[in-house]
This record gives sequence, structure tokens and C-alpha cells, in this order.
Amino acid sequence: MSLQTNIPTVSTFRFLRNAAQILKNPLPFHRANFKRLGDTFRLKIGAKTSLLFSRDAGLAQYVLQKNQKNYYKSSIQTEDLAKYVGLGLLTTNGEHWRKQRKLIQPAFHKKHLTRLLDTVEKAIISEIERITVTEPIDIFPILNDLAFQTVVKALFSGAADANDIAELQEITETAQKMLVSELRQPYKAWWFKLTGKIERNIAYTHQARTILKQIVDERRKAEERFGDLLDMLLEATYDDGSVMEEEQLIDEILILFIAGHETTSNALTFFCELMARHPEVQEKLAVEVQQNTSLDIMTRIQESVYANAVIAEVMRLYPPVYFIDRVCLEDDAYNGMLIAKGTSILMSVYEIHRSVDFWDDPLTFKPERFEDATVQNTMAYYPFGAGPRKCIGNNFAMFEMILAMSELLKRFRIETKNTPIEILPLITLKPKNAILQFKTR
Ligand code: HEM
Repeated sequence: MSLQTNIPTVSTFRFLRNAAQILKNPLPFHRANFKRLGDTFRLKIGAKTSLLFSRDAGLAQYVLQKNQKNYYKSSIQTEDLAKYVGLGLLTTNGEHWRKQRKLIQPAFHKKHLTRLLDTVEKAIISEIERITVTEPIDIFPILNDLAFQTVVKALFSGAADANDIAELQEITETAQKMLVSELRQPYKAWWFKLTGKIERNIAYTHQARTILKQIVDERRKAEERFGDLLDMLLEATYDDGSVMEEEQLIDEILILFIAGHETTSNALTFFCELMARHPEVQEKLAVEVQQNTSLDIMTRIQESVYANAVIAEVMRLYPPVYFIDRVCLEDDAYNGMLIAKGTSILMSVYEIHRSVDFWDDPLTFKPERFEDATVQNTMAYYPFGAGPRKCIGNNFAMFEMILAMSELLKRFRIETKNTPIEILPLITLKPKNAILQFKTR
């Protein structure tokens, strides 16, 4: 097996001709080529490099689940991101990843998360109280802080200093911005190196490590147990009975900040936008929220059937992780298509979620399609990925989002804006200019 000769190819020339548009928003370029060439095409970038782009749900299932052992995460995460946040769950492959996943998975089990819900709900409410109703506001920054604070409180309860947390947020967001610049402007790599920009950012993340070390040291000395994620991570043991080394623990904490905050704030912002645009859905959801008054938070979450369907539909149309990439380890074949060792594959979650082959009237926002919860388990729905590397925080994220949606609609009616939803596809699918009017209910 050598080349994927039977896969239609987009030339380097066509790529360069569209480079400016791709840099701004690559989704229309992907869509145009899928339309022209079919569900999988090869993009040649220069003489040696080529990438496979696919919206074939069967291929995604094959790569992420059926033959996942033959596919590793690409260097975008294992090198480009890892140089800032270290080597942990999101940024490693093979044995290192397996060992960490086995160790950390129990902390994200529903049973453990139940204990965190009280803290998480308090964090959500204190951020939502910042929303003002006097004029339209950009809701993204508030929801971004909400998502960060939620992860922080789940990790450290109330036990960390507010200034330290603000600094941690600033540092992780700066590292993320730098990574976006690097990935979108690879031709500037020499400039970033020459000006020492990358080194400065890496040094900046060391400041975050110092703060986290302090928090961990204090926790180790504390007599009290908090029952939060940090306690669980400190107590978790590998098969040989040993616990995580401090550096590893700090890498994992930084990774939870990165993986767990922008994704959730994107989804919640698109939720607000779609509520403003679909008042009938908003009112139906507000009724469910008003009727759902159990004092037990987990019961309330479980009874939020329509909220579950609404957020599932929000993430179908606007999946925060809009593509998933892998590299093929050994020559492989799928459905008559040869995939050579070393091939990078980008699977477009965005396109699969909008495919007419799987979704009736795919561009229309219709939460009712998810009222049958089993629809979420189909091979055409991947907001949290699939297979052994499926998002470890998926339950956490769903609980958090359902609580945030409820608290928002308990207090506010979100009003229409007439401009179309703007998106900014960077590492995640970000909303742009989410300026909305909140009115007290
Ligand atoms: C709406 C919110 C979220 C979405 C849409 C999302 C989506 C995803 C996806 C698609 C993956 C798999 C990527 C791949 O296979 O390459 C992933 C992995 C991951 N997510 Fe999430 N995520 C969300 C929230 C969270 C939260 C709240 C946390 C933690 C607090 C988290 C932690 C992680 C980690 C650690 C991984 C790597 C897992 C591994 O490789 O073993 N995520 N996420």
C-alpha cells in the first residue's frame, strides 16, 4: 500500500489561491471541496505534505473507534500545545496516555461529580449575577469566566486565592492565543522564534506552574478533605499503588483548564444566541425550568429532559470541537480507500453534524430531534468525540451547561438580534460578537 491515489485531490495552487479566506474562516473552503469532490478529499500543501479532509461519518467511526489503535493524536496537541501545558491526557499518546486516563477517569464518574454539583452551581450563579439588563451586552466574556470558575471550583473548592485564579486564567488564555497565532500563521514561525515570543509564553506558563505548586502544597499539608477534584487526583493510585508525581499533576490541571473552559463557554454562548433567535424554544425551556424545583441538584439535572435536547441540538449545529484530527500509524484501508502510514486525517464534526444523509432538515434548529435521547448515540453525532479518547469531561460539561442554562432562563428572557450568528473557527468553534439583550423575567 502506498498512496491514496483514488482520493480526489485539491492542489496546492487552489489552496494558496484561497489562503486568505481559509485563514479567516476555513469552513466555506471545506464545504466547497466536499461538494465538488465528495465526502473525503486530499489537500496538498507543498511538495511533501498532504492532509485528508473527511466528512464521512463511517470513516470517523473507523478512525476513532473500530481501528483506533492505528491512529494517534497529531503534533498539534502532542507538540504545539504540549510545549505550553505539558504532557497529560489531551497531549499524549500510547502507554503514557493510557496510564493517565485509567488513573483520572474515576474522578469524572457521575457518582463523584454529584458531590461537586453544589460548588459548581454556586460558581455558576455568582457569574450569572454579573449580567446586566440596561443595554445589549457581549455575553461571551461572562460565560467564559463562568466556565473557567466552574472548573476552578470543581478542582479546588473555595480554597484558592482569587488573585491567583485570575492570574491562572490570564496565563492559560494567553498561551491559548499564542498557540492559535502559531497554528494559523505557520509561515511566521521564524519570526516568533526570532522575537522570542514562544519562549516568553512558555516562561509565562511557568508562572502558572508556580501558583499551582503552591495550591497543591497547601492542600497536601491541610488536615481537611474537600472532596473536590484535587483531592481525588491526589489520592488516585496507579496499578502499582503509587500516586501522580507533582509535575504530572500540574500538567493535568493545566490541561483541564484548557480543555474544559473554552469549549463549554462556546456552547453556552451559542445557546444564548439560539434562544434569542427561537423564542418558542426559549419559552418551552423556561417552563421546564420553572416546573423543575427539586432541591436535589442531580434530580433537577436528570429531569431536565428538554434542556438536554436543546444543548444537544446547539452542539449539533455549533460543535465547539469542530474537527478531530488523527495520524495514521500503519498503512490502512477503509471502504476501498488506501490510507498510507503517516497520513494526517481531519474529520469535520461540523460537516457530519450538518449532513443530509443523517439529519432531517439539517440546517434548522430543532431540539425535538433529540427528545429521543438515543439519537445522541448515532455515528453521526460527535460533540465529545468517540472511542477511548472521548471527552473525559463530557458528564461534567453536560451537568454544568444544564445548570447554567436553567439559571439563565430562571432570571432572564434573551432577546432577538437580527444579524446572523457569526463564527470564528480557531482551535475551537468560537462565537463572534455575541451581543444580546437580557431582560429580567
Ligand atoms: C461542551 C464542552 C466540551 C466539549 C464540546 C468537549 C469536546 C471534547 C472532544 C471532542 C474531545 C476529544 C478530542 C479528540 O478525540 O481528539 C475532548 C477531549 C477531552 N476533554 Fe472535553 N469537551 C468539553 C468539555 C470538557 C470539560 C468540562 C473538561 C474537563 C473539565 C474536558 C476535558 C477533556 C480532556 C482532558 C480531554 C482529553 C481526553 C483524552 O484524550 O483522554 N472537556 N473534549
